[in-house]
Amino acid sequence: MGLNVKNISYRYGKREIVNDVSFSVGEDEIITLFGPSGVGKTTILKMIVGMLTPQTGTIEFTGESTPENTLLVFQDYLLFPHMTVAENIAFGLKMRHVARTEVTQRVQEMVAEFQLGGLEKQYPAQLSGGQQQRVALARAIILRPKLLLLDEPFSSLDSNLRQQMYEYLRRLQAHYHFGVIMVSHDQQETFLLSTRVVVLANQRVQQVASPQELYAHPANRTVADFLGSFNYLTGEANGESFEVAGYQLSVANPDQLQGPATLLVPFLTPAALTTHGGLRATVRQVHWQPAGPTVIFDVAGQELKLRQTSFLRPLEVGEQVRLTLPAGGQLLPCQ
Ligand SMILES: Nc1ncnc2c1ncn2[C@@H]1O[C@H](COP(=O)(O)OP(=O)(O)OP(=O)(O)O)[C@@H](O)[C@H]1O
Repeated sequence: MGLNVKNISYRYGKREIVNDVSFSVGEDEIITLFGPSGVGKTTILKMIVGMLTPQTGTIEFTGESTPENTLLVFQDYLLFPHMTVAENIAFGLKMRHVARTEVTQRVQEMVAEFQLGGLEKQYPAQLSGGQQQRVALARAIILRPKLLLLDEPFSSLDSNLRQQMYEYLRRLQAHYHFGVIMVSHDQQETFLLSTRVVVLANQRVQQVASPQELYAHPANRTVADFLGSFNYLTGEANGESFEVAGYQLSVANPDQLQGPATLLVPFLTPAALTTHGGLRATVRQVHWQPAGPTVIFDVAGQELKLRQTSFLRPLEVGEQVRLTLPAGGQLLPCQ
């Protein structure tokens, strides 16, 4: 079951919005289309459900997935205001002329699954945002989709309710087996839920990778910038060796860069203090946080921000220290 999107493009009038986008979705995957506002994420979903036709490229449903069992749930739920919770959930089945006894039984299953017991006769306006969101998902899941498309489904919910919805989504997927394509511009949500992420920027797919791969090896500066979790230290590359401010460390250099290059140093890098050698740095700012301080260092005029580091002692502003950074960081071309 799944979907292959190959080289699709879309233009609104003369404005090119989606350009040569390809990705696939496999069984039980959660694929997130992740990118800044206006990059065409919703447009891609609309092409998949057939609301828009790509001007180039193909969208191929595979295995058990078909256009009929592919459902799009919009951000703003679109519940029918004049129907009760039970009627909203039953609506799709009724449209498909499913027998009344089966409708009743499947609605009950959904009410139990989404913990909506007692709310069956309420109207959408009488529900909280989280409850409305559950009804919207129940209304989709009752149709037993093989592909569920979710357009920023949780963006209007607060953090606790979001966590609850993530659990629902995972549980439902394990129970009913469907692929998910989700649109998000929330990095935490994307990393938490996705099996793979399609990073979109500048009308193009910049990278398709698991959250771990994305974080460990962002394909380019655009992806790294968008993840927003890295320092960029400029120095000199020589094979798998990199030198910055007189400090040498071994790095990953997939593009075999030579000379000026940028080392990606994640904010969460486990740097350590050392008394000999190391990277000379001056402490510029210290921000206390429950999980550990964020320290901003100056490294030969370059800023280095390290978060939740387990330095063995508190650092003082103005202090000069020597840091060791783990080997294997990734190099990117200088900008
Ligand atoms: N019907 C339309 N006619 C003309 N332009 C449109 C139309 N629909 C969307 N657009 C434009 O296409 C671009 C992409 O829109 P789309 O909704 O796909 O982006 P998105 O990545 O989902 O953004 P967001 O995260 O803000 O929802 C936007 O600049 C939008 O203004």
